[in-house]
Amino acid sequence: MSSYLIRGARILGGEPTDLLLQDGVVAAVGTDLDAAGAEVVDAEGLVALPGLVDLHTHLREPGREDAETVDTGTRAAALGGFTAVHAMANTDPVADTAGVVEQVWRLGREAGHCDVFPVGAVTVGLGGERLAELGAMADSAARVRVFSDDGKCVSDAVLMRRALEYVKAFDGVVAQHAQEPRLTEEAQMNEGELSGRLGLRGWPAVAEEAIIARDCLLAAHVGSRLHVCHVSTAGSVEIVRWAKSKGWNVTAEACPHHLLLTDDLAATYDPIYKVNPPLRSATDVEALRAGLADGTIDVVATDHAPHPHEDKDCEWQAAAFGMLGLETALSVVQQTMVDTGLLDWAGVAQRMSARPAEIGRLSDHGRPLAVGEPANVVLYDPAYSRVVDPTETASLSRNNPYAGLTLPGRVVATFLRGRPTVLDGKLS
Ligand SMILES: NC(=O)N[C@@H](CC(=O)O)C(=O)O
Ligand SMILES: [Zn+2]
Ligand SMILES: [Zn+2]
Repeated sequence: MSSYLIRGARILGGEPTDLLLQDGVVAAVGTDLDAAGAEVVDAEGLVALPGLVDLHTHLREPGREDAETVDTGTRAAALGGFTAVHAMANTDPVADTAGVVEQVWRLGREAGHCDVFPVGAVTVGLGGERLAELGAMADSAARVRVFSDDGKCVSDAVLMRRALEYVKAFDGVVAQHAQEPRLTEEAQMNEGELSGRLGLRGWPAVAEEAIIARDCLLAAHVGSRLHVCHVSTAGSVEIVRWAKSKGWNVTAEACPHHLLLTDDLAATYDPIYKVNPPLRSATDVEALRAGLADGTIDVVATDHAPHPHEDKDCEWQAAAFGMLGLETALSVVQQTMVDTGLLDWAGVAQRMSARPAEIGRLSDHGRPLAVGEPANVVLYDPAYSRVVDPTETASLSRNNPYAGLTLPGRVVATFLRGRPTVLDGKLS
């Protein structure tokens, strides 16, 4: 196995430093390291971060291999600087058994671009009626620790309570898609003055906030871990802040699109902007950024949700919810959080690598770039600037909401256990 000497990288945005990656680990960190047969990677001006970890990715396999496969989705992940992704359970068949999660986990290993950690469904078939075999998924080769019916809300309070109680046995976490179903029947976009004007059924903030508040109370009541998926409103940030102030074991994520885009884009009636939860107001965006900066929101998760063109190139009401996110996440975070002065690169590493790895209970990811640690590294050029071209992607889908926008930064290289999955901005 070849070794790599990364020359002059700014670890977490600090002073230029060399990193020697050998035998899957960081073998040395310092200045003027001896290359001694290693391949040299010139990283002048590049920021080095620990490999990114996504808590929320849709890989679509099994069942919707026309939208994405484990192979193509993890290629996109590597290009985005990720070394680990959690694959959501809303596949067909649903990942609600040890057999399916092991299949997804094995496909990830075979593809080799990025580690894949399957999320297990909370209920059988995402049906919201019976608990799935959580223990068997936890004990399987896939070692599932994150459970979610994402795409659907576990709206039954008794089932949610039981799931929270059950996962305690193996230190698992329930990741909730917080959407009160009765308040969001046929909902199409953020509820507000604009939804009325556009004639699109509104998705009110309270439908998200009411479930988050209930689940925080349930998690506290049974002493378990709750993770809140794709927080999208200012009120949700307030509720999570309150739960944390009580010392409850609640974590939360925000998605890049909710940090940048607003609901007025729905006025185009272009379904590229249709997502669940919906794009919200500028006030919500500001509250999410502030919550991410002060740690109320623990992590950025992509909610990468590929859809083939026939599910997106149709009228708004008929279109699928969801947007791509893996290849643009770091750039959107740079634009919204770093270039605005809200976070430094150490803060980004915390929210896109260390914290998500902790929440997923991954031991070999999200580690600092220090001697002896696994050599999972991303090299990123923050000075780069590009116009987003939706055809330039490893994903099988093209539902990129940033198409045509200028975004900063570029992933130059990604290393997974010392092996480059991306070099010179290309898959290797
Ligand atoms: N976010 C979305 O709009 N869609 C997701 C489901 C989900 O994350 O709820 C999908 O699977 O397409
Ligand atoms: Zn969801
Ligand atoms: Zn999702």
